[in-house]
Amino acid sequence: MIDVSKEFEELETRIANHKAYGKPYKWSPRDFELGSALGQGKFGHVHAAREKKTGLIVAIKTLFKSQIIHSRCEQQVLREIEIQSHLKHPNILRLLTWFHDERRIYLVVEYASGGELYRHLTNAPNGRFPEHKAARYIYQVADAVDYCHRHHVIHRDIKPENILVSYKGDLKLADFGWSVHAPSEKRKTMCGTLDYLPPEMIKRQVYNVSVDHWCIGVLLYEFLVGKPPFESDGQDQTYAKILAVDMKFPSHVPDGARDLICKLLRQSSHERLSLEGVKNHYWVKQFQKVKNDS
Ligand SMILES: Nc1ncnc2c1ncn2[C@@H]1O[C@H](COP(=O)(O)OP(=O)(O)OP(=O)(O)O)[C@@H](O)[C@H]1O
Repeated sequence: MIDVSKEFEELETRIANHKAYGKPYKWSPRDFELGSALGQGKFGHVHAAREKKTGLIVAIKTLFKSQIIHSRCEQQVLREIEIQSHLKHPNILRLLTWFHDERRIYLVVEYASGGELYRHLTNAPNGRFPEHKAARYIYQVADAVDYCHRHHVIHRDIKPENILVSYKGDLKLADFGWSVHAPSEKRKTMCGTLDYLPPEMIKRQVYNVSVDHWCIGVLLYEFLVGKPPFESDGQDQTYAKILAVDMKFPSHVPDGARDLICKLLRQSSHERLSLEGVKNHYWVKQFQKVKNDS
């Protein structure tokens, strides 16, 4: 039997002493009425819940300490909590608070009633978004990631599965499990999803914030085509395509979107369009006044 309490003591002290948390929390599961299950996470489950005093509907992600320790993911979970607690942006899923008991950690997060963006994409006609929706979504992702970068955070795992949708139809960037604080140093860890891996990560070279710019290019392609640009039958083929930036556009992809994707999917990371450039790109801008539900 693993002694979970000791290993977590240090992590908990570090989180609790973090200036982001001001005073110690008194929250407990008793403060919430648990509602329906929303999904299954790596280390536990996610439920809708209602905070009893305010009536606020939230999502509670329960993580089992034993599972985290068993997978040796203590640092990853700690980092996810620490990073997400600092990020306050309309298109980033807010971590409202957290608490723990002997066996579990509870993350109280903003409720995104629209669920996963991935499901929206697969349910969309032909499995792809219309232009105006793709443009509005990519603006929101670029704005959220720009905010992260300004706060020295690289997300490193941007993909439709890690983006949720609010009741208003706005995107909420989630899952900071792979994200890192990136002060000025460059990094070398290989992570992220195969289809979204940028060339420098495959080559195991040092990389920087522009890995996220690459992923936004892949994401926009997937929004408009219904599958990522370098998808292949095997891993080696996918790698080869990524390294050669070998992609083809179906005829329905508009010129403006092609231009934007090509400016993001550049081999050389320093040539990739800035996120300000994404938000101000003429193809994105022309759709900015289109309503959420259209
Ligand atoms: N705030 C939320 N609002 C609504 N649904 C949510 C929320 N958070 C999570 N979910 C649902 O629960 C599922 C699992 O949550 P989440 O992805 O955060 O877990 P995870 O441990 O990061 O799992 P994985 O890394 O395998 O995706 C999500 O796919 C989503 O459907």
